[in-house]
Amino acid sequence: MDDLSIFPNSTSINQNGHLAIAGHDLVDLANQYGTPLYLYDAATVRAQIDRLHRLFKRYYPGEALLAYASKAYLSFQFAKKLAKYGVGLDVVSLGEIHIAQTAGFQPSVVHLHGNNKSEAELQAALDWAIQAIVVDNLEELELLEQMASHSQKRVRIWLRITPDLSVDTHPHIQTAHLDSKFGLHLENGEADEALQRSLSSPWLELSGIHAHLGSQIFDTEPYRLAIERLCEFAAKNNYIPAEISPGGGWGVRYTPEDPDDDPEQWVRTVSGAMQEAAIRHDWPYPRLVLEPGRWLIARAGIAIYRVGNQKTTPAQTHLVAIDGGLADNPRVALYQARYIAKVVERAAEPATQTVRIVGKFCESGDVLIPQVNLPPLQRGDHLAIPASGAYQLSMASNYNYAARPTVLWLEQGQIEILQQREQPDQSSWLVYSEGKH
Ligand SMILES: Cc1ncc(COP(=O)(O)O)c(C=O)c1O
Ligand SMILES: N[C@@H](CCCC[NH3+])C(=O)O
Repeated sequence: MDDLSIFPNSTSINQNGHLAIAGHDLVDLANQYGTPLYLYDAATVRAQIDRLHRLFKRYYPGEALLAYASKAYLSFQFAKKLAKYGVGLDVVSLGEIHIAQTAGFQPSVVHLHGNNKSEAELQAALDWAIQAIVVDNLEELELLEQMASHSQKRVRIWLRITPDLSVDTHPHIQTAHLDSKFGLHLENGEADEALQRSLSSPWLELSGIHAHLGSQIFDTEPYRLAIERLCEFAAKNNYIPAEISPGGGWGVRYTPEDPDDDPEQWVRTVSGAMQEAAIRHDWPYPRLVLEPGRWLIARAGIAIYRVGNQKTTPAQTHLVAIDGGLADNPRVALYQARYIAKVVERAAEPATQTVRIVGKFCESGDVLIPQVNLPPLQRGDHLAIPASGAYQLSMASNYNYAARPTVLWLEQGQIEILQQREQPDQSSWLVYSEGKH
């Protein structure tokens, strides 16, 4: 598999041998905007959305909604674009609700998740009358019912059901197992209790049921099983769901060796399982809601770093230090995530040297790529890391007082700033500023 296949769609190598995206030379962008620098290719974002919309049309005869899991990456400018592309939004905090509201999303396509939503978050969702508040546990059901009654407003909810199955992914990003902190478990009867209580409450309108299995999943079988269990559970309780959501979680290739990430198998399986269940139980087709985060956005994003110091350790490892790392991308330390790199200035040059790419932060665990083959590098060269669009910026920190990086949106002939690099300010914290509204 060609390395460039995991880069954004509009990646090319220009006449200077430099990497370019949407026709923009990445050496020029790095020099102009500084590094670390994150870039999103507009064409890839649109193509990913379009691909899922077309797959829905092809495989699901009922209504379907694509709701982007905004935790993967969100900023005001980015949300404004998504709102125009006709996707819904899965939000999990007051901050994400606020961005959804101000960026132009209709409340009818926004749903709120979270295993411990605050009263303020529930109230904001109630007041805005969103598509659904996804009730995560029995205590929350009771709290929300009280709040709805107090506000004299009926509230639309889904129940988050934990189907008690394990999926093949990193343990930190599994969510549907018996010991999960998320959701109402099928195994111990709390899902049944929540469903019966929802149906009998004058303040709760149960419009759907949901499960989310985990993230970076390449196997369709758990999705088929989850839909089957959700539907059996509903039917057993004489409940006909108007909406069903098997969550997000479809995986992404971070290296050319990773499994095929074509979402066709995912959408085909989920749609097929849903149709079978609807026919078996004699239901109208529920509205199918998928919540991809990573798949929609990871490959559209690239991180660019500048090469600094190099050394060879007594253990004979050649280290190349870059000007970012753990603070803007904690995924390697958290999940042993694997990445590849390309030298921006010499993208087509053969890789003749095996090196370890390390970050600049005060942790030995700040290793971006433990082992990678690259052309010889010198101070001032730039590295491009593909598949950097999801869960990097959104999990970035200010560790060692690092400023979160500039983020650009690239169209052919046009550059927009999604987020400006943070600046230290006199109040001894960093000012977070987004691109101009
Ligand atoms: C409820 C829910 N939906 C959707 C997602 C998105 O997952 P992914 O980015 O793997 O598609 C998550 C995160 O795992 C989630 O918790
Ligand atoms: N942050 C994780 C994904 C978590 C998904 C959110 N529930 C990652 O980068 O892989």
